[in-house]
Amino acid sequence: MPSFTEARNIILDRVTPLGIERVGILEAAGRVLAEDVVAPWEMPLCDNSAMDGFAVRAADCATIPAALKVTGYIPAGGEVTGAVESGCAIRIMTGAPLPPGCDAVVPVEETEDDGAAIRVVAPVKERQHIRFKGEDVATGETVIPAGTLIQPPEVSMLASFGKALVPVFRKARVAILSTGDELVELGEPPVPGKIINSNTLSLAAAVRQCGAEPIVIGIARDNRESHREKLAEGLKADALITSAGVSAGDRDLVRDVLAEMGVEQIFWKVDMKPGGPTAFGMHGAKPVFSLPGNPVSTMVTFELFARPALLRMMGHRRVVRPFVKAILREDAKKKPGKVNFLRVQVTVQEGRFVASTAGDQHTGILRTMVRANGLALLPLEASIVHAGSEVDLMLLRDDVTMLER
Ligand SMILES: Nc1nc2c(c(=O)[nH]1)N[C@H]1C(S)=C(S)[C@@H](COP(=O)(O)OP(=O)(O)OC[C@H]3O[C@@H](n4cnc5c(N)ncnc54)[C@H](O)[C@@H]3O)O[C@H]1N2
Ligand code: MOO
Repeated sequence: MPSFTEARNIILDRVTPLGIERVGILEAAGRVLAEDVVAPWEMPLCDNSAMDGFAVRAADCATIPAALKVTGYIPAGGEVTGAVESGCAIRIMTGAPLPPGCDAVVPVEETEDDGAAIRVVAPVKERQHIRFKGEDVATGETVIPAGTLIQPPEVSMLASFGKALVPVFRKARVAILSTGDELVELGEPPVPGKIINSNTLSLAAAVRQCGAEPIVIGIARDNRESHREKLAEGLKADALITSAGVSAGDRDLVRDVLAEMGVEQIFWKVDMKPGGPTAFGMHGAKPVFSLPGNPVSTMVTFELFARPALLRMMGHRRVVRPFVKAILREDAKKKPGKVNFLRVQVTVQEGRFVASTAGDQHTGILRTMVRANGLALLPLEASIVHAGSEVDLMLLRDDVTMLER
């Protein structure tokens, strides 16, 4: 039986990025760039002013204060009409092209202005406050390498080079199928013995949260016919995630019917709790995740196994959440022989993560999952991890390190 890291590596070794598509620049934000972006021109395109002030010749300002005659004005977006002659200055705004003859810009705060003339009152160094042609980016330089996650700075760079359409890795289309005769859909009243199909929705939310596109297949009932029909539909997507029907019950048909449909089972059961009965298979190049049905186990196994794979399929390089060190606040007991993921509430205290149990750790307890924002790893052979011990912690929510105000 693989450990959870072995299981995750087995999965990651089998999935590869999907194809490439070109999308509008805003649509590209949050996606992964699929080709290097090379600068088609240099940036900036010409020498320009970094300050609102005056274009001068530094040599004219060797003695301070220096009186200079103002002979012109160049606003941002304006054109250069003449050169800076000796003993003169041209009023210039930030971003405006530099006139010939000028080798420094004096900020307006370092001058006294009496209309037609100015007095420069602070020392001037040659080249000061000038943004030089090509100093940021040279023509032909790779400004964003393939594999970069596109965020606002990349959007700015792409826009600066006129890239309205951006090559990105395709979004994974992820089929989600729940199984079980006990399920009713949201909107139908649950009666004793029935439960609302929440796994489809939590999985769809999780799929969407990692940037992929959920395709809801619905519910396969506990018979082979229904499984065949729904699984066939699910296998058309880039990846298939099923929930429930993978443990030892006499109606746990998922693995069996998947095998019948040509899905090669790569592993079944992982040395961990929750999520022990997880199965993983491949249908050609498509990954098939068969997650256990307990809503907590479904979410934890999505997080540990499906999310990294979907991220890799969408071209991400950073696909695995890291473990950080945390101090456990209370004793945590477990059965030796399995790694346990304890659902914890994480706080940051004096710069350190502190993990406190989020409540009853039975896998049927959904409330504990709702309260948790991290998973603390309790090692295989431990039967108790004492309060005050250091544990490996995986943060599950991006707002863990944000402060309330
Ligand atoms: N004899 C054994 N029994 C069980 C084992 C085992 O190893 N031997 N493993 C237990 C563990 S651990 C888990 S986890 C569950 C997983 O079982 P399945 O994946 O086969 O899931 P089900 O039994 O069908 O359902 C489990 C639980 O989850 C609820 N559920 C199912 N689907 C949904 C859904 N779409 N939305 C909300 N809740 C759902 C279902 O009603 C059950 O309560 O098996 C243990 N048993
Ligand atoms: O996946 Mo089962 O919940 O280990 O509890």
